[in-house]
Amino acid sequence: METGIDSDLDSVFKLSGDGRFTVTPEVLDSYKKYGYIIIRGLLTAEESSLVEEGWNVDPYLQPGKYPQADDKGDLMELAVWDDASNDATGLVGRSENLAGAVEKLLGDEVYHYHSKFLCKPPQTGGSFIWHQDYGYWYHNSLHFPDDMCTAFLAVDDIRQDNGCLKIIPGSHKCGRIEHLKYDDQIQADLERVEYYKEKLGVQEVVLNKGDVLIFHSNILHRSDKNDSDRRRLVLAIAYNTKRNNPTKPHHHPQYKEMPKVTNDALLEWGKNKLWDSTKVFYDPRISKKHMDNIKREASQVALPTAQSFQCVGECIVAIYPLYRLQFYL
Ligand SMILES: O=C(O)CCC(=O)C(=O)O
Ligand SMILES: [Fe+2]
Repeated sequence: METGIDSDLDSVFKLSGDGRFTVTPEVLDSYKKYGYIIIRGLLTAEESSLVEEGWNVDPYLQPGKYPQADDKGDLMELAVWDDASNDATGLVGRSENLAGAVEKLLGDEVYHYHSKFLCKPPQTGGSFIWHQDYGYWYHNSLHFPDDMCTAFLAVDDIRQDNGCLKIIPGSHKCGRIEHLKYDDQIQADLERVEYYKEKLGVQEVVLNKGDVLIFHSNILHRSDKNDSDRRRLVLAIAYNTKRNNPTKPHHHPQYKEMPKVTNDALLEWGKNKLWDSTKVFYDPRISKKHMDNIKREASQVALPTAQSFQCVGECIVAIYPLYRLQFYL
């Protein structure tokens, strides 16, 4: 193909001449067959740089960053938040090109389940073990894996040596695979993974800055450590459909309308760069406790409304700075 980097990828598409992305029957068939699509050049270099500023300079995001070690102790840096914001990181996920495409692929109105930045610093950025995102989301009272996907947006060029994603195309057709504990890590049943690797093959998803991979929640994936001198930064936006609203509240949001914006909204925003202060970040070390509380409450009382759930979110934000102090000092 013209970029010269996707020789063994099957499901690669690009924008049309007018800068729009259309989910044609061919795109939809490809997503259903392989469980993923790649859109090359979803964002221009200028637009990608605005998203990158979300990681580098958004003042509200900086305190939301937390480290995560893999099994060898190699560290990644993450930030995870709930609502699709009114700034660079949110506008890309709400754009007609991306959110509009996801709606067509999933076949219903979609909302923002959560977003995260995944930064693998040079040399130190750690690995991810084989998993399906739905392997975890299943436990969040979500019932229809076909209604969920992740848009994995390359904010840096991503190659094999800086920890590109590896996927097993077609593995979304295997259903939810049991996730088991191996040496303190929860990962997809490795005996099955070996079989699927043999049967379906593994593809390395090499992306240029501004490309996006959209993959089904049951696609098996992993990634290696960053062995290069270049950072690997990704914005991963998780979507869920309105009709698949979780049946119990948990540490990610229930359905909430996600207004779409035109594709030029990101560049428009770039003229003033007003960062959105309303994003609710969390640290999994808190969320686990939070999740336990929510579960306990949910078993005793009726489902809280979206509004009361938001209150819980605000409490977390309130205690968050204290918690970090305790952790890092
Ligand atoms: O960033 C990566 O390489 C994988 C991240 C991932 O799979 C996840 O966060 O669920
Ligand atoms: Fe994942």
